[in-house]
Amino acid sequence: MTTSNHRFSDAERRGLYRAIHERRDVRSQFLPDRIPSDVLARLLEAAHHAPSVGFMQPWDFIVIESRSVRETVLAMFEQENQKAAERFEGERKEHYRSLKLQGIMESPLNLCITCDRSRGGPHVLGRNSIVDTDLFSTCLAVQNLWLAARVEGIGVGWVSILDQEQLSTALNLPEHVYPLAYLCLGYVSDFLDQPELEAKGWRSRLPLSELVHGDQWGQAFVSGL
Ligand SMILES: Cc1cc2c(cc1C)N(C[C@H](O)[C@H](O)[C@H](O)COP(=O)(O)O)c1[nH]c(=O)[nH]c(=O)c1N2
Repeated sequence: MTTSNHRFSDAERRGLYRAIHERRDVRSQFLPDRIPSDVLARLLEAAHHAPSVGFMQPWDFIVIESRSVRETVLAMFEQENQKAAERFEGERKEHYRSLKLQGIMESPLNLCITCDRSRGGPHVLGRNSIVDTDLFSTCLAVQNLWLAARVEGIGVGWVSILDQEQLSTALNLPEHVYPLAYLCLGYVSDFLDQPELEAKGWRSRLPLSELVHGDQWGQAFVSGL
């Protein structure tokens, strides 16, 4: 086995944190420009280098350009979004209705990242006790792609206001394949400085200090944060 202990330069380190802090969920700022295939390949490579339980690599990437498939998914979104709005009352309901929560048609490319729950056979190392670790692994692939897209100037929007079974049918997925993330991708005019839901007063970022908890020994460390 070979190893490497190359350190990251200060600029590289800053670049990584910048990508993390400036990544955004994008719904509105998409430009129509096509994503070149070599750029898309880099994004998919980044996703494919995510960690996965037992090195299962349960993901597949369904690249969707077809307008008719996207129209079908948009119609499914509209239906689910109506139902979602009904869960709120009064002003909150109106506020919810005013939010734009997808960019399915405006983005030039849609991508469904799926999780093949049968990959690697019935016994995957690390997955015996917590079966959903294949889904967790696939989420990490999504995040890798999301960060890589940010440094390429490409916005990504995750659309989860969809019925999973309808989505599987629209994409002809077999039973054992779960449509984990339906994503809209495209170059953008700009990235917002803060989450759109925060900018629009829906919800704010919680203070980190309220979320970090120490055990008997960790308390002193936590209070220094
Ligand atoms: C699993 C999952 C599912 C969804 C999302 C995210 C994740 C992780 N987000 C995006 C979400 O609203 C967004 O990440 C937060 O508001 C924080 O904003 P930034 O991502 O930092 O811009 C999202 N956004 C949206 O407009 N429609 C949606 O259906 C969803 N669904």
